[in-house]
Amino acid sequence: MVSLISPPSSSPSIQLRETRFFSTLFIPPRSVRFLQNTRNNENHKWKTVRCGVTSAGASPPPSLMKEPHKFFDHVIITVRAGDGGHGAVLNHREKNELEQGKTKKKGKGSLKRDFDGSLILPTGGHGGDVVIYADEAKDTLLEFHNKSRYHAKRGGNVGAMGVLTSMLRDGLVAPTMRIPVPVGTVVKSKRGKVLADLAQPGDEVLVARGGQGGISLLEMPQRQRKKMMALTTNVMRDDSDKILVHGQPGEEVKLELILRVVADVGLIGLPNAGKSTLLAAITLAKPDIADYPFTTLMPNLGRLGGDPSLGAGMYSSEATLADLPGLIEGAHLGKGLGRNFLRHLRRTRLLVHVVDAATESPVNDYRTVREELRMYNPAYLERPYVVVLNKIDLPEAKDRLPSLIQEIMRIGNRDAQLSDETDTKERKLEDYPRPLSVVGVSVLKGIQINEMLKEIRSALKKCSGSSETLIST
Ligand SMILES: Nc1nc2c(ncn2[C@@H]2O[C@H](COP(=O)(O)OP(=O)(O)OP(=O)(O)O)[C@@H](O)[C@H]2O)c(=O)[nH]1
Repeated sequence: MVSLISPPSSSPSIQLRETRFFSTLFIPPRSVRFLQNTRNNENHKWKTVRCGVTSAGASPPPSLMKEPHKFFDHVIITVRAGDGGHGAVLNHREKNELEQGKTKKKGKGSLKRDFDGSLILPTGGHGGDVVIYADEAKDTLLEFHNKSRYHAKRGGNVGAMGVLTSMLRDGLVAPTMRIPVPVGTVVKSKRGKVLADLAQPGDEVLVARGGQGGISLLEMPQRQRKKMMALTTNVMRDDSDKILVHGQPGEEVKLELILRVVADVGLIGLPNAGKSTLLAAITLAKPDIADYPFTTLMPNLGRLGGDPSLGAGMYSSEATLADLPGLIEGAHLGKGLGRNFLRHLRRTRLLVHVVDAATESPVNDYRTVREELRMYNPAYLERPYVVVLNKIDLPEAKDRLPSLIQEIMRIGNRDAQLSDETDTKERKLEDYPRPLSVVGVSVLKGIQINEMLKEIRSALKKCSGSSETLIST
């Protein structure tokens, strides 16, 4: 396999063309770094990389061009609950003891009996159930690409076959298999039915039930059998009237796990706009930052500290920020990082739209992303947002900052809400709300960071009650 990390500088340059990366479920994050998008052109071009293997250049496999990242926040797993343990076929030592049931005193050595005196025979242990639960310590579904089958333990069998004694115990019940997933994971059945939306830490769902343990039978001469059947109550039969000594099989199900990030603020913008740098500048998150698009493969999360001006109440203004991978034209159709990442916006209540103010046309870039949101789900354009014009340390950005702010403020409607009667297809960007504010910064050089934070915090305050989790995506 081609090595993609720290390639030796002396090695010959090649074009990345390892199809193996992409035909398996797990796509190593670094490999995708080399897919380069030309902004105003939907074609992708391949960046030449240096690495340790000599190989001829070739274009990337067509399958990769379509939807290369579709597995990163979406995975199919198979879980199987444990089978029930087996019961046993037992002999009875003293045949008369069976009949003495009602009269014999209960003591240490006596056999277990039901209230009517009938014998209770030991059963096999219940197979382990499978539960999926939301764990704060998890933040990706990547591990499920490496391991997609989970099997809970089977229940224990009733001791050895042999003589029925009071020492015989039920088989051990198998422990429940608990599978941790990131908070915000939606669990769906194979047919697409939502089984659970694990939105809070600790939320859980039972996805497969373990099999019931088998029962035990007493073996005895034909002449006594009738009597025994009358005396034992726990004889189970299946549909074909077979007595169930064997444990029942555990359920097996195929599940779809979909991760949606739970964040207050979603950072959006074209690739390379500086979203990851912004997140690193104002939170403790350490996202990958690099000078090529699609550095961000999984949404990075960062916690924005509370507003110090609120004094003791500052913690109430803490917020989680999600750095969502760069949007490109056609993202709503699955291009670039595509729809899978757009759906992470679902739970955010504020969007921070990051624009590289040093590109040829920042306003066009801004419109491209707004347009993508509109095509994906126009409801996102109604969501409150702040525009951050980044990279004002660069002269080309600094000089035109005032005119850029004006132009962006002109795109949009003053009224926050549009009437429902307007057909969403007919609405242009101009018909949707304007940003709450537009601020120029350099997140890399730390210019105007405090002003930006002030705007974000004040916007968060304004939309504190509007958790729009109901947008369907
Ligand atoms: N000059 C300058 N460069 C910046 C600034 N902010 C970010 N950059 C650079 O822009 C490049 C892209 O930054 P990222 O933060 O990775 O961009 P991104 O929007 O997260 O990119 P994706 O992950 O592809 O969506 C990096 O080389 C950064 O160092 C800034 O304020 N000024």
